[in-house]
Amino acid sequence: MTTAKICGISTAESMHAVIAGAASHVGLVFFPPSPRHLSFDAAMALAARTPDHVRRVGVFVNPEDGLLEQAVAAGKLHAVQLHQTPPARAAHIRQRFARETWAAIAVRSRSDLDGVREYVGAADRILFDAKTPPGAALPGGMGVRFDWSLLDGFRHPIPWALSGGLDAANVGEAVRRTGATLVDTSSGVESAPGVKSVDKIAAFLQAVAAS
Ligand SMILES: O=C(O)c1ccccc1N[C@@H]1O[C@H](COP(=O)(O)O)[C@@H](O)[C@H]1O
Repeated sequence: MTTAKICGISTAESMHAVIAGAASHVGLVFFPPSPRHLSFDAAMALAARTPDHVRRVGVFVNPEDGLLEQAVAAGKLHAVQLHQTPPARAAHIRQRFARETWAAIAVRSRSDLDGVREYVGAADRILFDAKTPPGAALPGGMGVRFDWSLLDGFRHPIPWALSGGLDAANVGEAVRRTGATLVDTSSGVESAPGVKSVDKIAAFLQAVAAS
């Protein structure tokens, strides 16, 4: 069975769609350049609307401890998703905050997978995401997909999830092709950057359930 994380939720309406569609995880973004960035007050309000069986994942880009402290408390986070965060720093965060720790690996070529093993003991899960173009404002959340065949034959040393350009139309193929048991999407369920579509969230979650 494959489960899903819907990332970048910022309204009560889209949180409702996540819960109604039975997503396993919801992502709350704490990265000011992102159109999905949340204030601590907004995160607190959204967390209050979320049952604990939907795991709240905070999304960060090489965060400082101070940001993590406030975000973990405001969002009542169960997990932290770390982009562009070196293994030693991820290990520190995992130990200090005692939250399930996801390390995002940006993939464009097979050699990008070499870094995965460095996160053994430092992260609980690897999130394979597509590398965004050089100079891009964001390291994720841009609807960029990578060549899933790069994962063929890869021996995963820890649990993992798949993201990068997933939507209702391609997630079934992505699951069949990679064997992912957890998939993650953000821009694939939006009508514009940062604007979630409840219909697209429902369609994505239905496609995952059917996969
Ligand atoms: O969504 C964002 O704004 C974001 C900002 C900074 C780091 C990661 C971000 N999103 C993550 O990117 C992947 C893929 O997104 P997409 O489906 O291709 O749009 C997803 O895991 C988001 O959690």
